[in-house]
Amino acid sequence: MTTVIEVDGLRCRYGDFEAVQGVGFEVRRGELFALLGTNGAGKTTVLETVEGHREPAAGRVRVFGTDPLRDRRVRRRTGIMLQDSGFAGDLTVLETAELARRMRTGPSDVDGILAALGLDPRRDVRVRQLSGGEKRRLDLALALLGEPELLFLDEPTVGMDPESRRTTWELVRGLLAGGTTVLLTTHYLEEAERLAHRLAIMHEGRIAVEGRLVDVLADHHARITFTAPEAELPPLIGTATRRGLRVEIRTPRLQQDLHTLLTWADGRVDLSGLRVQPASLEEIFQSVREEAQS
Ligand SMILES: Nc1ncnc2c1ncn2[C@@H]1O[C@H](COP(=O)(O)OP(=O)(O)OP(=O)(O)O)[C@@H](O)[C@H]1O
Repeated sequence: MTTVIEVDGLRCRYGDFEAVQGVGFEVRRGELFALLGTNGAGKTTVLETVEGHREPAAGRVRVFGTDPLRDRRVRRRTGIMLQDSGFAGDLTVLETAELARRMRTGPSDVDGILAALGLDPRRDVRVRQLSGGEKRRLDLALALLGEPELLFLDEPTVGMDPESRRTTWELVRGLLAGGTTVLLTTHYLEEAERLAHRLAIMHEGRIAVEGRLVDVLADHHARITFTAPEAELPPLIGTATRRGLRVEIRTPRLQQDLHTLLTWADGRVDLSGLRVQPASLEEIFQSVREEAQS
């Protein structure tokens, strides 16, 4: 599979402060890579460097096999969804899209893109009159002009209502199926869970967790909690801790331990308030934060 983005040993500085401290990852064609992390972790700095807007202090960045900072051809193959398109607010949606289209070299189906993002009924509305979510959809529409092979999405669904968010996710899935490569940053972990093939979680300039979404989830422990009177638990693969009547089991083998537990409890113990939580990005994210603090 073709590698579209290669980042190796990346370091970035703001004066004396090293904001990115040796980051490396690869993104292959047709893949969505989610760059997640705590506030100030360095995601935007990495993104801007991969976009070719920032010179690394050290390390190597290649996009389509070349240096995005020096090779302007990379820009033609790339769509960047900015936090704010920067166009004049008194232009209409259609005028803004037409203006942006003229700046792109690739083919652009303005009507199709506006329709796909539900902006068709708003095409004659001035940009400054759009809601926050509609502005975000316009930012995405502009990034899609020219049919880029690589798309940078920085917090794409901030301010969108749940319906628009789902529509946006569907659209991104369609792009991925068509071979577009996406580098996404988001604070919505659900967004990453739904879209990402692979991901990295950054904390304080470094990558704490990286891999395929399925592997990252599988590597982390699920949680079983319940309330039960004092009784010896059956032998489990996971680790059980008890606080009074409340028992928590963290396990890498959820199905097996749940089966053991239910068989053991059957007819003997009432496992009241039984809750089963498979590993989620939310939990993994939390554990990255806790490990860093401990
Ligand atoms: N222009 C700048 N000058 C000095 N420090 C900066 C500058 N821009 C960012 N930083 C610092 O670099 C670190 C990384 O910032 P960055 O914006 O890349 O993080 P982020 O992961 O995108 O954060 P967030 O999730 O909060 O947007 C932070 O500590 C930030 O304060």
